[in-house]
Amino acid sequence: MAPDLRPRARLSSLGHAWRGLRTLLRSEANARIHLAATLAVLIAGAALGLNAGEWALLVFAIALVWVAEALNTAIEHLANALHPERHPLIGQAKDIAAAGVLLAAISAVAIAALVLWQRYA
Ligand SMILES: Nc1ncnc2c1ncn2[C@@H]1O[C@H](COP(=O)(O)OP(=O)(O)OP(=O)(O)O)[C@@H](O)[C@H]1O
Repeated sequence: MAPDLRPRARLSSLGHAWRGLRTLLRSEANARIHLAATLAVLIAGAALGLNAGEWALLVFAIALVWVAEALNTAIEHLANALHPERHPLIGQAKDIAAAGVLLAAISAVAIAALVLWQRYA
């Protein structure tokens, strides 16, 4: 089937993404922690007067965590809907998805610490 390129279809697709973001923030405690960390880093960056390259690094680090959390939550919801009973492979899939969030968060903390500290010091 040909992709629907009409502006109304593209706008409705954006609406789905926005609804997903709201669901993520409403239902996931981790997403609220990411939101608090994101705001703290943005405020610190603004206070320290970062340059464009430094902002690009921070935006990349922040996006990495949000993307990992969104995919982790999507995998959890899919697994719960498709296979509500316990299964070792579902457990492993969820653990691996959670590991993705952890790796993204560790990288983001390292990037934020390096960028903010070298500007502050
Ligand atoms: N259906 C299942 N079968 C086997 N193990 C499961 C199953 N569901 C959850 N688990 C185990 O419990 C852990 C937590 O799963 P849950 O779906 O409660 O995610 P969560 O508490 O929202 O985790 P996260 O903090 O990573 O988002 C999983 O990482 C997995 O080890």
